[in-house]
Amino acid sequence: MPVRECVCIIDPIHPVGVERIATMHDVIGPDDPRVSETSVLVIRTSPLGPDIFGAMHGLKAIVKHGAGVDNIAIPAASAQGVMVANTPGGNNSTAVAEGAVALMLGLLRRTRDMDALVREGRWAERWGIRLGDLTGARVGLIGFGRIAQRVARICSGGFGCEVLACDPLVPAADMRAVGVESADLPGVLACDVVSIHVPLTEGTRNLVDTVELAMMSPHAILVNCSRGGIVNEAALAEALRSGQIAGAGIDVFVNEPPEPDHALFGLPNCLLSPHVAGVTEAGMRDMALHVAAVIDTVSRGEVPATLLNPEVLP
Ligand SMILES: O=C(O)C(=O)COP(=O)(O)O
Repeated sequence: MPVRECVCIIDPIHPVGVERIATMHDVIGPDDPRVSETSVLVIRTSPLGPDIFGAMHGLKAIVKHGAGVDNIAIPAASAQGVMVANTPGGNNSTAVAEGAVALMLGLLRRTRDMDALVREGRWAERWGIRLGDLTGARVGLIGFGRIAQRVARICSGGFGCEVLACDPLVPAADMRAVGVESADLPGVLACDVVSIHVPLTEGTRNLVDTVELAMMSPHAILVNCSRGGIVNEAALAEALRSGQIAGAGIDVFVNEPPEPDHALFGLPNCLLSPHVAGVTEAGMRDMALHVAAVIDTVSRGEVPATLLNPEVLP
């Protein structure tokens, strides 16, 4: 028999998911006086530290809307017997992959600059411009999970790109089977377009730093729709300033929102977005409905398929 859960939704999710959850459960916000009764917590990218468990004694599960769980103190959750599950599949990965390709195209086509030429009456300047091509470019993927695989399909199928990827967790044969060449990190960094698709862990923090940026070509662009901490932002700003690389498309930052005097803000060869790669209509609906499905699983006393801390199981 499913149990009626008290579901606290910390960050806003698509109404379709809220409605679905509310058919079975009590839905509250973080400021609700019943917050101590929370049995399931829904979170997006807000930080969730260990102090939460003191305030929520009956907590059974934390459901992450999206894939990355670097904002959640998972060891502390496990110590309290609290399950942590995410919603990585479906249209979340599709939306993030599209977001990465949008930044690639936005940089290569200099979308922001071209818009300014029209609005500012600088039409004649167009003759002096050569925009870049994604068609035929070599695309290097750091990480080869669901999102990177989708980027690979779009780039190879749609743009005829040669795609290379590095991921210690994916055998070269699996990459070859989908037409992607397995490479090491320097091999990927030598591509024309480099896109990052790994989770933020202690092993990936500052994975792309001064040394790695120096392995990129002056005509190359870097796209990051994964997590801010994977790229050293000061090193990236310097690489963009010095012409070590041609451009960067950045959706994620070490601190979100980034501080108002952030080193990347003054750089024209940098295209920025506010952690919205996954925030499309389909992506948001899908993640919200997946959140609702995970909550139903928990309420039936079952184990969610996307459980991330199986050590909590009896
Ligand atoms: O999928 C991820 O890891 C995300 O970053 C999703 O974040 P969001 O739920 O869109 O705030």
